Amino acid sequence: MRQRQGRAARSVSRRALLGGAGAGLAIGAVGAVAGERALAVRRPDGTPDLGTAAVPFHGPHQAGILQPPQACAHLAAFDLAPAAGRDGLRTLLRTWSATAARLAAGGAADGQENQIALDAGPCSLTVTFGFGHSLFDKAGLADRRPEALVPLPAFPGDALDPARSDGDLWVQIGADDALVAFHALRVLQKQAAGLAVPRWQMSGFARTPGATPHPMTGRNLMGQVDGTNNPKPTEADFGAKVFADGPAWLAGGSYAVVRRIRMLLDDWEGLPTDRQERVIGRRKADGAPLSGGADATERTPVDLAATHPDGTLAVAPDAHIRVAAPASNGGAAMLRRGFSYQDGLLADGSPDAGLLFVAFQADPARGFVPVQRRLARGDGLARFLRHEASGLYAVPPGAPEGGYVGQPLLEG
Ligand SMILES: C=CC1=C(C)c2cc3[nH]c(cc4nc(cc5[nH]c(cc1n2)c(C)c5CCC(=O)O)C(CCC(=O)O)=C4C)c(C)c3C=C
Ligand SMILES: [Fe+2]
Repeated sequence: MRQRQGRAARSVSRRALLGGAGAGLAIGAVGAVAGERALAVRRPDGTPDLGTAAVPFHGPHQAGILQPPQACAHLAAFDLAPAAGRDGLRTLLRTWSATAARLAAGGAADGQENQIALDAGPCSLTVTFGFGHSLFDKAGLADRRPEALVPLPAFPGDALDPARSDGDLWVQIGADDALVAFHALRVLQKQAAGLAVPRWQMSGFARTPGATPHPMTGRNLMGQVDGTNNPKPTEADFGAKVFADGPAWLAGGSYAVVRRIRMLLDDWEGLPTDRQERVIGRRKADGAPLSGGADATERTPVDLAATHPDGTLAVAPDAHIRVAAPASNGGAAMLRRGFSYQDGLLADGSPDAGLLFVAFQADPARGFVPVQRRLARGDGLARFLRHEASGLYAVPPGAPEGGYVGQPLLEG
């Protein structure tokens, strides 16, 4: 653990306090499906030691964008308290950033420590902060609001709940342990007292590292392999698609679109597998594109022009991957990093479950907005979905050591 985490060694580690730091551990990768993955230490019996895996809070980009989605997540929005103003916002972001950095390195929280995660390491904890359109007026920063941070337009079929949408501040917490994730949420909530009030909160989950025989793209609650055709950090235009280049305080940051999308699972599961596959344009078993034939794999490039012998398109005209593809949307692209959710049953007995869709992009007008416009009109998947909540947030770049997220905005 200390070998990998210089910072953890300098801060107070919960593990170190318990005398449990990892003697006799070997270092290995826990998978690299979608970009950076924190190195995880393996125990002598070969099982991954998820607890010690750590993602540094400080860096050019905020943590929680490039890393694969963790097993447990909380998304939360806060509204600035009426009297907080710019000074209160600065205090809050400084406190939140210091806490996120300490927790991400395996340390204890200052002040509000509640021992919820006492026995655990950082478990790849990431905390990501974003700023909503409404924040800038309340903090006296309207003249510094980015032009691209305009509220999302209404899309056909939207059934949005304002109480679970928008918000001045957005926080995304992810960790490979449920107690570690909740600990971070609880501490940040307590630290907001007097400065910001909770507006909404949602919890999600993704595959636990090590659950599959080898690292694989995750599945969503419809059972589909989801995330295959995300932009890859190794691609030359990745940064241009995902990271904003201005205004100066936001350079290296991004825009996060958050949508709570309920899945009509009873209807979906009533559809035979071959029709489900037609709706997406990929095989359910392995995520291979329907344009690739029997030998195709998940990684086979999609050929939107491919036809069956009878001349019909192999990827149907209304298939999700055709309608959402950059080629169908003037190159519009985004990095999807969502989490599944389930909140029990609705009054009619159907599952309140679906996708907490999170997508990072350089500019929502060249990412989510054109794609969702097209999906809302012509996506075969749309009749199985309900968009119930929505938010758009400017996600500042990462903070350097000793700095805090948003500092260039507040002090620049
Ligand atoms: C506006 C953007 C998108 C929304 C909203 C969205 C919702 C949504 N998607 C799935 C399942 C899958 N999506 C897949 C691919 C895919 N989806 C989008 C965009 C939105 N999806 C894009 C840009 C792409 C990539 C298209 C391409 O270039 O090929 C896939 C296929 C696998 C993959 O590439 O990830 C699945 C499966 C659900 C269930 C859903 C709402 C609940
Ligand atoms: Fe999709």
